[in-house]
Amino acid sequence: MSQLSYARYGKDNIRLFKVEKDEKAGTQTVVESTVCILLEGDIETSYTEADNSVIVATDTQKQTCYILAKQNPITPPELFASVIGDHFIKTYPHIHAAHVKIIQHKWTRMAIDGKPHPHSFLRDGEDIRVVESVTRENVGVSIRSKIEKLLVLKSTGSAFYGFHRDEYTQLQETWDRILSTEVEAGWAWKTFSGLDEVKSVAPKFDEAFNAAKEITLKTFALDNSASVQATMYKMSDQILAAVPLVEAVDYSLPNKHYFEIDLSWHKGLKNTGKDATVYAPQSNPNGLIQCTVTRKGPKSKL
Ligand SMILES: O=c1[nH]c(=O)c2[nH]c(=O)[nH]c2[nH]1
Repeated sequence: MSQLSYARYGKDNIRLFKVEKDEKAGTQTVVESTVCILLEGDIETSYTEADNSVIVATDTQKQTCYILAKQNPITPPELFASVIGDHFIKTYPHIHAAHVKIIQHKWTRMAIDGKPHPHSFLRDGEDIRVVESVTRENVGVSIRSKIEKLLVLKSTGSAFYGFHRDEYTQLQETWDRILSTEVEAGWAWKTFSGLDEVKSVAPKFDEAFNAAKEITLKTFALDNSASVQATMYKMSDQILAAVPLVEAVDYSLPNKHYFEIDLSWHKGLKNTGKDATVYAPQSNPNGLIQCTVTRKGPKSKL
């Protein structure tokens, strides 16, 4: 009558916090993450025949995550995701793939009286670093790194004109508008042969994250934007140039509209065009502009 077509299972929302203590320097460093582990393999009978013998309990997966966090660095998250994935496919012969997602939350060291404080931190922004990895037996490790929830706004330096017009078009052209978005940017790495290769390139992950964030912010600020589409393509192009091991860059940018308000009905108040200073931020609907950009020609090599 029916058959199991696809299955994976695991533990989501494993919250993890690690303190690294540098006794010599008298400083501590903290990392807070949320981990999701989903396993694939010969687990069909657990669904179809109530055979629990093939189930590595989700609680076991959570405990394993804590143990591996104790035994290994949990940054960069790309490396820790690969450590977790490698553990599950190597420890259990019937588990053939592990999907590991790690969200790294922000804890930025406080500056007190102009000096970095040894053990106090603040959340200076809701932006998060995300890693989605798949470790697959006989294939390798595929990793996509992301930055999400990075809220940005520019009050000028953005236009939108020359777009297609027909009998459905009401939007006026503008040569000066507010541009705001919550950046979701991802970059997909070449497939790594295994954990050893991921380890060998480990410093590249933080470098890529910093480059992607800097390119995103710099391009957003400096580009005289013709559209969200044109600006995000420039960002993608620069990330591909900066990180040779990356094969594809993707952006998903909501266009968070700020509408001008015509106040001329009140004593002729001027508040449109070059006189606009008071705006109405819109919650919805919003534009949503997405793209994936890859390299022309042969694939990237180490
Ligand atoms: O940068 C933009 N791209 C669009 O596709 C679009 N559509 C729209 O109404 N405003 C904008 N702005």
